[in-house]
Amino acid sequence: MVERANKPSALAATPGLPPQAQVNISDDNSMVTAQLPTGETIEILLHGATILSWKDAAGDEKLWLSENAKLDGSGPARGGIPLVFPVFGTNSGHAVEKLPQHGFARNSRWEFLGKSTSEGATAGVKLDFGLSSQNLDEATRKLWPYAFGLIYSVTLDRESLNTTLVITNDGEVPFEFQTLLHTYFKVNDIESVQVTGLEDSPYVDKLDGLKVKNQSGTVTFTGETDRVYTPAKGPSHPIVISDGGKPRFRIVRDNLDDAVVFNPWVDKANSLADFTPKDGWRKMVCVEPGSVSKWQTLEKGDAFEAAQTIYLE
Ligand SMILES: O=P(O)(O)OC[C@H]1O[C@@H](O)[C@H](O)[C@@H](O)[C@@H]1O
Repeated sequence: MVERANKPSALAATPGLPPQAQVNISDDNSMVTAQLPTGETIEILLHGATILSWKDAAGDEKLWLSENAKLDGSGPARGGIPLVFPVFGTNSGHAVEKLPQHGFARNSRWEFLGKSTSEGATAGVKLDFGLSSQNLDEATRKLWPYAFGLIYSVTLDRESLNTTLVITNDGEVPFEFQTLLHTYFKVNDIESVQVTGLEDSPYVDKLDGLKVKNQSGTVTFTGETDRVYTPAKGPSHPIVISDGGKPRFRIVRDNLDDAVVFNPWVDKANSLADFTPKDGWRKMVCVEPGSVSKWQTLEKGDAFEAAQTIYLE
């Protein structure tokens, strides 16, 4: 056998693949999970494309999820990041009026469309999910008979989570919609939470006859809170959630003019059957980027794209 002078030193020396995120689909096909090489994880329920969990490399959970959240497709999950489309709340006298509260997107089975990963020290993962009018059951299609497509992309990296929604009008007639990313943040103690970035901004107080009020300083919590803010400084100005005096989350919006701030406090939490433990309101705050104070109109063939990025502080 002839020895080659410059044969490749050995296959064993072939550089291995750079570390990449691991993505798994649960055996029952209900959940997609991903883990970065650095340890951060995310879990997404295909029912609603609801992000249920987001943990940093130390395993510290960032999202609040009710202990008895419905995870079997029998209803929307209470907690995590449910996706609101095509109506926020309910709206009588509008084409969405027959739809359930917060629309059908959070209560429909989405398809997992695939993943893309970036490699190396800043390795991240993007997971894509889809829902279209064709995936809806007959009964829901009748309640809102428009042809639409939704692509929801969830990108996890070491320091942030981005959720981007692209909505297309695939039909022949225009439709109007509202949308919102109903993020439940996990906090240590709601009574020591402060939300900044909403100063000098108008808000609609859903607990006071929809009166329009003005936020003078930082938002703090001393009771049930349910407000639709339209932050004066626009979407790119961050909203920061601090807990016990320390900044925890910085939220930047893209093409989402509003931000709902919600905490159910004692009585409302008691009235919600899927909210446990009953004092769980102490451990959560919802800050929900959305486009809800106005209707967005989507003409035939048009697309609307919007996103939130949540940075860990
Ligand atoms: O109980 P649901 O349908 O998940 O809604 C929870 C809350 O969601 C918030 O976004 C609304 O502003 C509240 O009015 C509502 O109570």
